[in-house]
Amino acid sequence: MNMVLEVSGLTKQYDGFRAVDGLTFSLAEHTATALIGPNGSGKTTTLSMLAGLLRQSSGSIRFSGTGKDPRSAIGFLPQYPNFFPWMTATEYMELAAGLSGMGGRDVRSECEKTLGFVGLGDAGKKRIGGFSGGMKQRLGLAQAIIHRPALLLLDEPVSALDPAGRREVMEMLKELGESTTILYSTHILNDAEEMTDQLLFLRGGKLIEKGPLREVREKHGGSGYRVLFSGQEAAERFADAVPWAASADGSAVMISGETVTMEELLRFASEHPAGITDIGRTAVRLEEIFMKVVGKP
Ligand SMILES: Nc1ncnc2c1ncn2[C@@H]1O[C@H](COP(=O)(O)OP(=O)(O)OP(=O)(O)O)[C@@H](O)[C@H]1O
Repeated sequence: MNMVLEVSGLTKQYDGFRAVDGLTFSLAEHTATALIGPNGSGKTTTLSMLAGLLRQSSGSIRFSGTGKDPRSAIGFLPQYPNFFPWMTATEYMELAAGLSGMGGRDVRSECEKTLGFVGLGDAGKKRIGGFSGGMKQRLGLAQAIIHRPALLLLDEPVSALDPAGRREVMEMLKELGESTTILYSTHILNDAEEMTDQLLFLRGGKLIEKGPLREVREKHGGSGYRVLFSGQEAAERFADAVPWAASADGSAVMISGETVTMEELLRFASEHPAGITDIGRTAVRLEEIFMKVVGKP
């Protein structure tokens, strides 16, 4: 697997305080990585160093396969992008294209195409001062991708959007992810669950957990099965009878997926069917893992 970015011992020290403390991780080509952590855990500081806006105190950042100037291969969406309210969206995009080193006759059509991609196709001639928060967020994404970067760094790309807008932008990011490597920070764990090849958990500037969602899940409770019953009594009877690790929770019984296959469970359930109304798979949610990993003192 080709690596686009390799970070080692990345640290940012302010007077007597480490905002980012010794991060080591890498990003493989065309993967999406979610940077997760509570407020103040160092997400923005990390992304700013990777984007070249902030100098690290120590540690190394190595881009590979991104051509001569790595910065021209990076697209960055800051948490709070700065816009000139008097500019139109197209003017702003042309400015962003110029700053990214793009030139030539194609720039205007690329700007229009990119505005269309982020859902601002009709807003090119409108002034940014009149844009809603969601429109600004989309424009911020558009300026980050105008030069078709190999690596896209996004600081909370969907936080200013309503649920419908969030869904749309997540779909856009998934599409971009087919040809781009993405590192994004988010507080919205459902989104991270939906689009992530790798999770990076930050707390107090330190990387306290990392890995593919499946591995992190297995480590923190894994997946299993949920059997629903018509009532609590039937659930408790079933939980007592099963030969595997199981716990009753109201009228549901949770069974660890590590000790039993679905086939074995179905066979057992067909022999003890009393009160069963549903059988399904269940996986520990990222939110629960977050509370477990990040919430620990
Ligand atoms: N210029 C600075 N000088 C001193 N401390 C700073 C500076 N910039 C950030 N910090 C501190 O570094 C820590 C990490 O901040 P950062 O903005 O990276 O966190 P974050 O995880 O992005 O938070 P949020 O989720 O609230 O955006 C915080 O405690 C913050 O107060």
